[in-house]
Amino acid sequence: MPSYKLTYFKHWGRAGVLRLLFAAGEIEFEDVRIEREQWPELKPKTPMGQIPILEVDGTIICQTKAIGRLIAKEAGLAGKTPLEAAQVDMIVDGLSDLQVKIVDFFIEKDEKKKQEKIKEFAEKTLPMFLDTYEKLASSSGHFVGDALTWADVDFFSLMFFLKDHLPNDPLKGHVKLTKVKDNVTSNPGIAAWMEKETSH
Ligand SMILES: N[C@@H](CCC(=O)N[C@@H](CS)C(=O)NCC(=O)O)C(=O)O
Repeated sequence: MPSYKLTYFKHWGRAGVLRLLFAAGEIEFEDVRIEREQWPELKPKTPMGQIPILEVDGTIICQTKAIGRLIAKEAGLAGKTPLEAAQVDMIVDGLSDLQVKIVDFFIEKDEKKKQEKIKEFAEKTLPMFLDTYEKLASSSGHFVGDALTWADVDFFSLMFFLKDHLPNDPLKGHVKLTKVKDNVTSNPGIAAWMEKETSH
């Protein structure tokens, strides 16, 4: 197994899913969480001037989805066939579309505009998205096949991140999506990781 060093800020953000994927695969990694003040010095040393980055035996890669796909393959969570892998990518890429909208309200500096954007997101954008994803999930609570994949983990990670920024639990009333969440959080590696992450 290669040696892995993941670098990101201290919060959940984009790296939350990557840490979960390592945990699900019970793959050892160095979990480097930097302070904001350390970023200007690190930025020029990264491939695209952004984090997360993953160092794999000395080679640095960036882009969250590329990193996620690599860990998912190592963890056996990338889909069992090329078609399943494409179905996983479909879910994961759809989540990227939602992330763009989250970033839009997240980085808004004007407080009034920020609240308006959050309201629009919580009342319109997210419910429409969740209705679509509810249809895509199976009744066993998986997006692809009948086993856990990183599509499920990526979905859970984004919902976990969102719950701190929205007035209500986003998954309320979505039976299949709640099952996806339960399947993710009952994975032994993830359960142990979440316990550690949320205990402080
Ligand atoms: N498409 C990239 C976006 C990465 C990104 O925007 N990272 C932010 C942190 S969440 C960053 O590096 N910001 C600092 C900067 O751009 O200087 C990915 O998915 O990894």
